[in-house]
Amino acid sequence: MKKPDVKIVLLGDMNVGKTSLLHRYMERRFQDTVSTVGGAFYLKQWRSYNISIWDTAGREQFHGLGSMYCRGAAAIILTYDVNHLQSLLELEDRFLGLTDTASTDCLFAIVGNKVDLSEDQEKDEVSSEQASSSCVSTKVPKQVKLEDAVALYKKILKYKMLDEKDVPAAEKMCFETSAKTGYNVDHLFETLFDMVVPVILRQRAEGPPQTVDISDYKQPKQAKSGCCA
Ligand SMILES: Nc1nc2c(ncn2[C@@H]2O[C@H](COP(=O)(O)OP(=O)(O)OP(=O)(O)O)[C@@H](O)[C@H]2O)c(=O)[nH]1
Ligand SMILES: [Mg+2]
Repeated sequence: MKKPDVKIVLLGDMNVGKTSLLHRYMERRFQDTVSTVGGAFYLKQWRSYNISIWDTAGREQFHGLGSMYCRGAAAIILTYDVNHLQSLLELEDRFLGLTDTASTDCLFAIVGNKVDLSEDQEKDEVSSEQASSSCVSTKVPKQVKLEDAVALYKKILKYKMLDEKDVPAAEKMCFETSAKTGYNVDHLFETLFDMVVPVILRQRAEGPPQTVDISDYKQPKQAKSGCCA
C-alpha cells in the first residue's frame, strides 16, 4: 500500500452523513450506510500526492478513539446536519477537544450536510408560488444557517489561539453539502486537498522527523577524580 503523505479526518455526531460524504466523493454514489464502528480510512491520490481520509464514528461509545484518529492530521472536517442544531453544538462541546492531537497548523473545515432536505432562499420564492397551487413541499426550513457555522469557525480560531489573518477565511472554510445529490461534495474535498499540498511540500523539505538513536550513545569518559583546575 502507498504511504500517505498527509491525513484528513472527518469528525461529527452520529448520523450527520460523514460516511455518506466520503462514499459520494470516493465512489461517486449515495448508498445505504450503517453507523460506523471505530473508524475507516480511504486513500486518495491527488495529483502526485497520497491523501488518507479518515472516517470516524460519531457514536458516543467510540468517542475515546477520536483524538487518536486526529493525531497529526493536516485538516479536520467538522460535520453537522443543517436540519439538526444539536449536531452543530456538539462540534464545539464534544469534538473540538479531540483535535488537540492534530498538527499545529491543522486546517478546519465546517460542513453542514443534508441541504437537500431543507428549503433554500430561491426555493422559498418558488414554494410560495407552489403553495398557492396547493403543491405540498416535504422540505423544512434549515435549522442551522451558514452564519452559525462561520461563528463556530471563529470560536475554533480563538480556542486554537490563531489569528484570523494567518488562516483561510471563514467563508472559504464553511461549506454546505448534500451527500445525497452530490451538491458541493467535490468542491469540499478538492478545496482541502489543494490547501494541504503546501503542508506536504513543507514536510518533504524538512525531511523525516529527527529521532535520536540511543544505540549510538557512548558513555562520556569519567573525569579523573581529584582533578581540579
Ligand atoms: N437526505 C440526506 N440523507 C443523508 C445525507 N447524508 C447522509 N444521509 C443519511 O443519513 C444517515 C446517516 O448517514 P451516515 O453517512 O451513515 O452518517 P455518519 O455521520 O457516518 O454516522 P456515524 O457513522 O454513526 O457517525 C443515513 O441514513 C444516510 O442515508 C444527505 O446528504 N441527504
Ligand atoms: Mg459513519
